[in-house]
Amino acid sequence: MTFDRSIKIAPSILAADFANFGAECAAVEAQGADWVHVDVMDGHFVPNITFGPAMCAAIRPHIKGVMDVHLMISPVDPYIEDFAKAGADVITAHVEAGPHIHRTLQAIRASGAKAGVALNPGTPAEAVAHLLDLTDLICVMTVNPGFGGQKFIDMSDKIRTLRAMIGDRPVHIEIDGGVDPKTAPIVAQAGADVLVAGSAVFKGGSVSDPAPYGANIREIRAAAEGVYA
Ligand SMILES: O=C(CO)[C@@H](O)[C@H](O)COP(=O)(O)O
Repeated sequence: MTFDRSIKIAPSILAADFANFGAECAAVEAQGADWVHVDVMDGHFVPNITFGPAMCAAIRPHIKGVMDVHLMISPVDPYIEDFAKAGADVITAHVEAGPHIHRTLQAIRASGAKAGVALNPGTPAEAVAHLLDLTDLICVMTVNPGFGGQKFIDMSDKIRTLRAMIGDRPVHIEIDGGVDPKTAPIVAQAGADVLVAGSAVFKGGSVSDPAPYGANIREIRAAAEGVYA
């Protein structure tokens, strides 16, 4: 996985057909998705339960590109190896999920995956200031994690602060929650390069009629690229 700062659209399969994940991943990729975003929730760190490493391993053969695994779980460390073995290219843990985020990020890199750190809306940018050389991606949550389809919370100031803190380091800024053609320009202008979008990508389409996925992805990308800082 090579680093570049172009806009990348990462559909969240939380909004896909749960009975058809493999085909949904292949369909969004064929329709222009850059990454596939997988939301792992434990009913403890967040008030919802989704899926685990076995599901990630099952969909891996259906994804040609980057499988981006967002762990909304606590604890994280006991499960890192399982998600790496399942084929995750990026594993992101929340800074709020445990007391030893340095150890977590080191363990993710040691597993062979890229290491991401996520920030809830209530957590300031400064919480990751000491982690910039240990991380490959900072995920700025623009909803409180747990569910798709929530209203976007504007985190532009945080994104700008992070972009300045990151400087020339090869660190992605990913935005997650409420991204659509209206909000994509807000986060892109502030300096985000990876845009996770669930409902806004999957709306109107299905594996038997995937063209709307492509139209939705193109619309979000065009809105973001038009203003990308
Ligand atoms: O991690 C999360 C929610 O916790 C997100 O990945 C959502 O799944 C994004 O969904 P939309 O807000 O785009 O519908």
